[in-house]
Amino acid sequence: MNKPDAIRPHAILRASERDFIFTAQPSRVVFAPGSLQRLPQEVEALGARRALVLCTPQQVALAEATSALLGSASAGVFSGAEMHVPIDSAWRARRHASQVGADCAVAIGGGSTVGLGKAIALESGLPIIAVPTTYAGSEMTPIYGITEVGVKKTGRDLRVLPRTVLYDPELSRHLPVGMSVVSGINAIAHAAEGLYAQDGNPVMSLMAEEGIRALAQGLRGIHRAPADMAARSACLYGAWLCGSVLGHVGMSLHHKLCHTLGGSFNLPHAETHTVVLSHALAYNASAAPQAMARIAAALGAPDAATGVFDLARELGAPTALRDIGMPQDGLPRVLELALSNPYWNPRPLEAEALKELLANAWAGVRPGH
Ligand SMILES: NC(=O)c1ccc[n+]([C@@H]2O[C@H](COP(=O)([O-])OP(=O)(O)OC[C@H]3O[C@@H](n4cnc5c(N)ncnc54)[C@H](O)[C@@H]3O)[C@@H](O)[C@H]2O)c1
Ligand SMILES: O=C(O)CCC(=O)CC(=O)O
Repeated sequence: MNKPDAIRPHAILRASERDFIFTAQPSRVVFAPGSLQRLPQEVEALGARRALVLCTPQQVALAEATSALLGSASAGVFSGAEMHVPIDSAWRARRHASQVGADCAVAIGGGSTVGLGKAIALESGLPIIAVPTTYAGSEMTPIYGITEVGVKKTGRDLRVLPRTVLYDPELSRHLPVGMSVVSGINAIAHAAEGLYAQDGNPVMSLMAEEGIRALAQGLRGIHRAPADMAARSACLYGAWLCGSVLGHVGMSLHHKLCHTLGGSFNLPHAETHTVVLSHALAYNASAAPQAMARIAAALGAPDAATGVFDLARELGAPTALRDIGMPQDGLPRVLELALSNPYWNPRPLEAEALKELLANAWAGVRPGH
């Protein structure tokens, strides 16, 4: 995942913070309340004639309304999006898209729906328009994840990068506070790891810091008043920034642990990120002190790891893997998988220290205690 490849030839060891190679990725972003109404023009602008609308079973009403908005340019609704994109859901969606003659996919929903669109695009090259309704940030990345026989595989491919993203803050107005908080912390994790990425650069670091700041403030605002549209807008803005960071630079230990926990134990994605992030930051703190200082400053906290833990606790989010369905006897398997095919990490992976990290995350221990 973190090896140099055709898309990311810029994974270099940097002699100084200021040395970098940056390849910007092409995507069009429309950010405004009510921007969903622009969808027919955006489909047309891609030269598409039959757009298949993707969603989860929980968001069929929104997808049907979106399909109606498209009128004769709609190829109907496919409502089979699932978390972690199980391979058979990808097969079903690919078959359906081909049967209805879709030449474009509109993914309206959270990261799972965008992920299903990516699984279709990976095989067919179908262009995706993403309309995010959570703060996960997947819409800005060329990263896909597909889960097969209990293992989540991730990869980067420009074919899966959504061509157009419509950020409409109105669509997250009713996203429950709990889901808002954990998906926002999932996005914060992208930025946090971007700040110590091997192939990071000064522009991505600015975006990462601003993204964390916008999300920390926005999430506190939503927690106080769930219909505060300024706070919703700040979170979506943060999601855009943090998703862009993830899309352009590499991931490390934190994302690897979350992909292992999600793919092999079917843990809820955003909640898993929320629990693990403070522990991954504590693990990496000594190896990336400048990144930690920037994360802490953006959170308005004295320390990055405890700052994330305290933010989650303040906002009522889970802080222990045992509370989100992780069996204690599965921890050795997580360790084995995380060590077997690791992502690059600023601190070398040490089995004993990682075992302790997982034990602390499972029990919900505040880092440093
Ligand atoms: N590839 C990437 O770059 C990337 C980045 C982040 C996340 N992801 C993927 O995204 C998935 C998690 O995404 P997520 O956290 O957005 O959750 P999700 O997409 O699984 O959504 C969770 C639930 O919330 C519902 N929902 C979404 N928006 C809603 C709204 N506004 N109001 C009410 N309900 C709403 C969904 O229908 C679903 O039932 C994971 O599968 C993860 O792997 C991928
Ligand atoms: O499941 C995927 O699509 C990969 C997820 C990813 O790389 C970012 C994340 O863990 O939030």
